[in-house]
Amino acid sequence: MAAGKNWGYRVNEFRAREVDLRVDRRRDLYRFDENYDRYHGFSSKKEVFRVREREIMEKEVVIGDYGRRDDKRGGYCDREREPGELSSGSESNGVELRFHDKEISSVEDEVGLPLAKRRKIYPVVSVHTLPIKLDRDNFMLCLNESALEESKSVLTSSPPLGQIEEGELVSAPNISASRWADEVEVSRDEDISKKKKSNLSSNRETLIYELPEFTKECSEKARSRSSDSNRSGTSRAGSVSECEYHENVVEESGHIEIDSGGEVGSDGSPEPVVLPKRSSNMLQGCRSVYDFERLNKIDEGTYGVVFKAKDKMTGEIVALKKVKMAKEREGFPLTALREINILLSLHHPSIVDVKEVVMGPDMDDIFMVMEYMEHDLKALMETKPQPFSQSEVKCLMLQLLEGVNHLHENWVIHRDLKTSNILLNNRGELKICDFGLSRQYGSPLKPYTQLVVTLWYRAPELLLGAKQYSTAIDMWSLGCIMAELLTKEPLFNGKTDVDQLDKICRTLGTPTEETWPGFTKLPGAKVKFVKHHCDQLRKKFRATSFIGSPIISEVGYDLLRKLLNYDPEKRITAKDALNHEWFREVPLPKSKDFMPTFPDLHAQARRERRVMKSPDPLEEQRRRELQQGELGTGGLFS
Ligand SMILES: Nc1ncnc2c1ncn2[C@@H]1O[C@H](COP(=O)(O)OP(=O)(O)OP(=O)(O)O)[C@@H](O)[C@H]1O
Repeated sequence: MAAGKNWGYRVNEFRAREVDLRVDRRRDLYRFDENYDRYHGFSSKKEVFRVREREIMEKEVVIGDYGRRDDKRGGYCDREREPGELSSGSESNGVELRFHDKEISSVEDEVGLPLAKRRKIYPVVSVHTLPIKLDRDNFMLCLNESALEESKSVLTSSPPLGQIEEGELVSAPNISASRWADEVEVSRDEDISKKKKSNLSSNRETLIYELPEFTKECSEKARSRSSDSNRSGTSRAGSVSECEYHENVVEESGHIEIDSGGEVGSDGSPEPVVLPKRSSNMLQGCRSVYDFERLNKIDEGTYGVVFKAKDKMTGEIVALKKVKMAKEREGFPLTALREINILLSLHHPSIVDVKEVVMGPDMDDIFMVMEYMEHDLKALMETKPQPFSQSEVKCLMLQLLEGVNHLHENWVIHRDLKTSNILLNNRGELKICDFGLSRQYGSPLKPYTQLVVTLWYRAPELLLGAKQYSTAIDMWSLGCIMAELLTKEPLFNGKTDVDQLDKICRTLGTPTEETWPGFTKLPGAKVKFVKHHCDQLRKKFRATSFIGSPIISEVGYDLLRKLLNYDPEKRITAKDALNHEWFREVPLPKSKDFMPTFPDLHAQARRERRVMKSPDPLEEQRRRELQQGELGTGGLFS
């Protein structure tokens, strides 16, 4: 099937209902001009919003049958659409970030289970200017034609990679469904899922959401639908029983069972999987950014502005990252989609928690709500008079390695690890943020862009134009970060790609075929390098120092050298690094509880405070990447 125009949904792919975050609802909601007269007299815009929202909600619970649009706002195309299938984008412009709610047919599907009982809930972020669809197998979003190439790679996350037909949904392991499952939750729900398993076909699996509040919403909708059906005189049994079913499930278990389709367990039976609890918030609909009180701007990065804010409902302090849309001619930014997808799917103490996505007044005002962290390591090191001690560095490195290990075990490469993307709170907890460049990878490796990782932390294989790279690029960045934590100075602070390579070679010696087999075949290696034979790294970190230079033991130096191994094949993995002797050697890693605390300097944006601004040639390069697609330009030296 041709990509782009007709998305190749599989038969039965979206046969049930989904939950949408509907931004076009908001568009409707914010049409002030048309509605001005009606709402004249309200004391504030907010009040108008509330009334309009209620009206629209009421309108939306009346949802039409498959293949037909329920009301005049949208208009499905003529062909029969599978339930849950998203618009190809021809009907309207702008972003549609939706939890949409369609009826469940009362017909039975191929496994003989009434569809009304085959609950499928998944958040959808769709863009009308881009054909976009949800791969519910993967809890992932796919983009338009150009992005399709990328989404194939993004989605084909586990080896072996199969052939992907254009327009076909890629059958890849579910981020949330396989390696990402929370085992405790799974075992807790084992009984329930066993009961349900018997009803499901072998190629289906069961997802379980913890979702009590949704049930309330659902039963309200059920009531609303049932009154609607009374009005229309037609039975909407499906939708009502759908909600009743939920209530039953929740009564039984406190959980809602969701059929996601896709992976099967090793024994051929469906695997029960738990999505992170925060996903449940998504199902309640998208909150407004006005539910938060803006405190101050923290930083403005390449892709978004980050604010400190207070949740008016709970009083919780959060970070709101505004997704930058302005430069996106094609719709919802790919980087933001990746970041939202990956962060919502990952759950680890060393990875920043995205709680929900909220909307601003305009369609392109989208914010990620994250747990608030008082510091990033870059800003902290710039205000701190002394470098971190060895035991503090060990504490930080252990947490960092645990986070990176979790990413790599789940087939995600971060691709932009640097001190400003590592957050620290006053409880000594470290968290990795900024997943805008991260991606899922597969094996065998496919050609990816080299235009990743901020220059100072960029691995030599990227600098030399390698088109295939792996998790080892993150490990190189960790080597640079470890050195920086010990010295408070960036290890290789090049100004250009060539300068960066030169700085690396001067410190580590120029690589050779012996130290890095295959190095001479890389596109960038055709350039003549000055030969530096001597490894100067040790001199920067003395074993014993009377002259104030940072101290690192032989064992610590061994870890650093292994992280900075030229050969990506031999570079140490996160898992091995976690088991490195350095963490067992005295001084032992400091406990998080004993990590020093620092004043929160957020009154002034972090970036403004920064003394050493890392040159970010990537901003320009990233823009080029977005325009040119994933294959990039073929190397730095081409
Ligand atoms: N959850 C958070 N809590 C507190 N501060 C945060 C949080 N997330 C991000 N920040 C701050 O905002 C800065 C920029 O965030 P982030 O790196 O996610 O944005 P970006 O636009 O992708 O930036 P970059 O230009 O570095 O790629 C971070 O360096 C950090 O100082």
